[in-house]
Amino acid sequence: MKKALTIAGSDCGGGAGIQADLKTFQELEVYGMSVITAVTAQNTLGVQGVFPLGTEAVVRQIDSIAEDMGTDALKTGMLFDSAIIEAIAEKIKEYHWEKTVVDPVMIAKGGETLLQQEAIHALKNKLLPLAFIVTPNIPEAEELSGIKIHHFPDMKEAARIISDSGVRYVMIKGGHHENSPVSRDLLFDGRNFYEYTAKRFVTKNTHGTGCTFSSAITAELAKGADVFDAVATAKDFITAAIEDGIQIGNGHGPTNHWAYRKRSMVK
Ligand SMILES: Nc1ncnc2c1ncn2[C@@H]1O[C@H](COP(=O)(O)OP(=O)(O)OP(=O)(O)O)[C@@H](O)[C@H]1O
Ligand SMILES: Cc1ncc(CO)c(N)n1
Repeated sequence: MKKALTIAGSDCGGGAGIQADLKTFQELEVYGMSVITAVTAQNTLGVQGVFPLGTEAVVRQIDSIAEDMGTDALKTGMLFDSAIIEAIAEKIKEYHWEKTVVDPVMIAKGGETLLQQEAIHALKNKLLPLAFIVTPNIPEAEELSGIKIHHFPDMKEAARIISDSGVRYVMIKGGHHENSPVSRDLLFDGRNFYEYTAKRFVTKNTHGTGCTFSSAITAELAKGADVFDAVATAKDFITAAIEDGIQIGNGHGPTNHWAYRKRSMVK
């Protein structure tokens, strides 16, 4: 069985972070492993507390996995600060991990900080050069590129700039374009652009969409898919999960990780 690792924050509410990643790995039939960078107290209404674990805890978890089990692909999510990012970058180099998906989580939907401002430099300069693919949403792409994204052509310009950091593929997610009838994502391979478009659903149950999408890419890469097939499957997975989103809690409910497999069983 192929293995996938997530290095991210815990969401006790189960919709985002480590919990979303492990659910996605399971649904896509890879063995899931996790390295926790921070524990968050969180629910569908927002983030009530952030408790980082510190670099030693992160490094020791990575070593435990690498020295025994290894992994076929990995993703990073919430990393909290530059010390944690630098420690992870060193480990990715030490273990020659090539299939690294970086989801550059910065701010939660409710506006709470999940990455310190001081860490953005390390993210760009230490982690992105080691990454296979980076998956920013529009505000994250603005932060990483330094330009404002108003329209689709701006996404292309931002992707070009982010690509200069050395990452192989840049995938900018269009989920934050709320007035559009479609959710249109853009992949850039350093030369050409590829669009992944699906119906946009009007729903408030979108907690953890980014985590779920990037962990689906990771699972597919672990199984040996190329980047284009991995992104296409991840897009189908997240679209189904949003369409069947779950009304749990009083705020932004989670997506439904079971929706994709349920549909393929019905077919
Ligand atoms: N309402 C929606 N309907 C359909 N697809 C959506 C919707 N919202 C987001 N998506 C898709 O979900 C995926 C994740 O995108 P999004 O921009 O929401 O990520 P994110 O902002 O990083 O998520 P998070 O809030 O979890 O950090 C993308 O493929 C995007 O196009
Ligand atoms: C732990 C964690 N990671 C990522 C996100 C972004 O959705 C979140 N809300 N919480």
